[in-house]
Amino acid sequence: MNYTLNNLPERDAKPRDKGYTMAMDKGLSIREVEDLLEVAGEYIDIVKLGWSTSYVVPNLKGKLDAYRSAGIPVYFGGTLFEAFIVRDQFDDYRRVLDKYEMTFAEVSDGSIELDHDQKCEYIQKLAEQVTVLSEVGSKDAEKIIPPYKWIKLMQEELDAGAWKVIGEAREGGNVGLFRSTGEVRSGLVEEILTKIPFEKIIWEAPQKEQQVWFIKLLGANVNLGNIAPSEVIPLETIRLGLRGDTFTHFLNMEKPC
Ligand SMILES: O=C(O)[C@H](CS(=O)(=O)O)OP(=O)(O)O
Repeated sequence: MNYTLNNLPERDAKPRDKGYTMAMDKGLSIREVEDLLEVAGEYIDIVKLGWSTSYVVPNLKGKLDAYRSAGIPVYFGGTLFEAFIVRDQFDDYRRVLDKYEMTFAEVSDGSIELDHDQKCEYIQKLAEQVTVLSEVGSKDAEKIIPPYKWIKLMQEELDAGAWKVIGEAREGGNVGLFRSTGEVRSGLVEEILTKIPFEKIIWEAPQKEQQVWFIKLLGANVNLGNIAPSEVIPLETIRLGLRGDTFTHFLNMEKPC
């Protein structure tokens, strides 16, 4: 930090187990990655190469090396896992993870129908190879999953070996955890939290209002994902109560008139 400010909310330091900022890279160039790391590397815990962009981007290895040199782990989007599964290429997917020396992988079923026992089996198998993040929720806005089922799915995936579970929202933040308007399904989130420890969940929350909502509910050390690279520093200030949105929340006082 550049100077001292007293009475900031407690913020766990990296490497941390909660308070994760998962940034989504959807095709940055290596030069852009280097610039991002220079300004915001300190605040990024993990990077997702969104959906199947890793199939298309040039010099994937160089990009992974850039993140690794900053000590930031990277994983491929869940859609890529699904693209392999739907083509019956699970072993090929495992080989890709090996080839690129991936240490994390996402298992999701947001775009495909996958029997849940089968999904848990994939989690179990991949957990022997890498640290698994599993994602719960559909990318289909019409598919509303009731809270009890979110809890059941999340718990079973953690039991199968997922390190953390991700709550689906997509890049837009308008499905899964959120209504099509971007409004949080607050009842759903609160019900999930009655059963699943908050540090085990990464909430995809790409919109500022969504990040603010989670930070007000769960504090500075809530795990948030699908953060656009340009929003990593703004998010850190919101976590610290240094932007208007959470300023009084953390000071526990009214705004001076
Ligand atoms: O579901 C996600 O968070 C992302 C981004 S989007 O849904 O394609 O907008 O997909 P993922 O495959 O998990 O990276």
